[in-house]
Amino acid sequence: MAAFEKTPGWLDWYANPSKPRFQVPAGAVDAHCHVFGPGDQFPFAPERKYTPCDASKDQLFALRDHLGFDKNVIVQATCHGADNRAMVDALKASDGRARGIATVRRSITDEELKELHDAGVRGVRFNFVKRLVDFTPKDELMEIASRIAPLGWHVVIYFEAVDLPELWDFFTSLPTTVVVDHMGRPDVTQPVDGPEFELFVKFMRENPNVWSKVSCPERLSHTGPRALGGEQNAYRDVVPFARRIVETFPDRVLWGTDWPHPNLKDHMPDDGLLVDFIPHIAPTADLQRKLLVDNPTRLYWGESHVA
Ligand SMILES: O=C(O)c1cc(C(=O)O)oc(=O)c1
Repeated sequence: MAAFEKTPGWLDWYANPSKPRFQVPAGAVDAHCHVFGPGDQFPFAPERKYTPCDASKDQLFALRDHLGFDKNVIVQATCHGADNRAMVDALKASDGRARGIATVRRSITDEELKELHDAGVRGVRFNFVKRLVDFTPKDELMEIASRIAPLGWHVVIYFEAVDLPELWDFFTSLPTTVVVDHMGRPDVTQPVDGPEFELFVKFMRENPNVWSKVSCPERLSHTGPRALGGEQNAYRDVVPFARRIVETFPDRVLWGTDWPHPNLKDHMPDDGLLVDFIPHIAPTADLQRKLLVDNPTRLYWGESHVA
């Protein structure tokens, strides 16, 4: 029996995904994915806002191999709070083929930061999505950012598009590379050249230290179609948004599956078909290589800044 009871209505990750038709280039990195537990080994955090199914490191690595990826960037999921043990355990088991993004509090010691670095952590995540986390004061976040900057780490930010104006000054004062999760969650029912998405493009244009993950079409899509049943043109309504970011900032984009897809309410995508979404947003071999290989390798497997 599982150690935890899942949130009612929880959708488990898709078993037996199809083999992608799109063959990712050699050395490709799935730059946004998570591990959940297993809960009996790595308990979920008391402050969590959801209780997921288990999604272990072995299952993640099996998916990596099945989809044709070489490496992973494992992002600390909010259901584990600031207890990074499940993520770190996965990094240590990866033979150097996974890097991590941690969640830390200001109480973390320099020694603990060094241990995370040695395990393969290269950044921290600041989450502003209210349904996922309780509020952390900005002065605490800024203190954390200034402590991780000398390690050569970066800050991953997750927020909703409507909150960008209010968070702009904080984001632009961060002293590190800043990576935005899921394109800042645009409302794709609005025009791709409308004011909301223009603000996001301006954010990237004016701040050369800002990168974006062009991930999660399955979360952002309103009209689909879904990545199920062999669909080769999934989430068409998201394509213009992601493609605009890939073509405008080809050297500052990352892609990830977001496996095991926490909190989806509508459907669980076939991850093989999610990979087939990539050539729609990065239509040339050059863009694909930057998105999947060059950019993540530079950011996560580049020079270490720690002595
Ligand atoms: O939109 C979400 O629900 C979500 C949650 C988490 C997390 O709980 O860490 O991570 C994501 O990338 C997306």
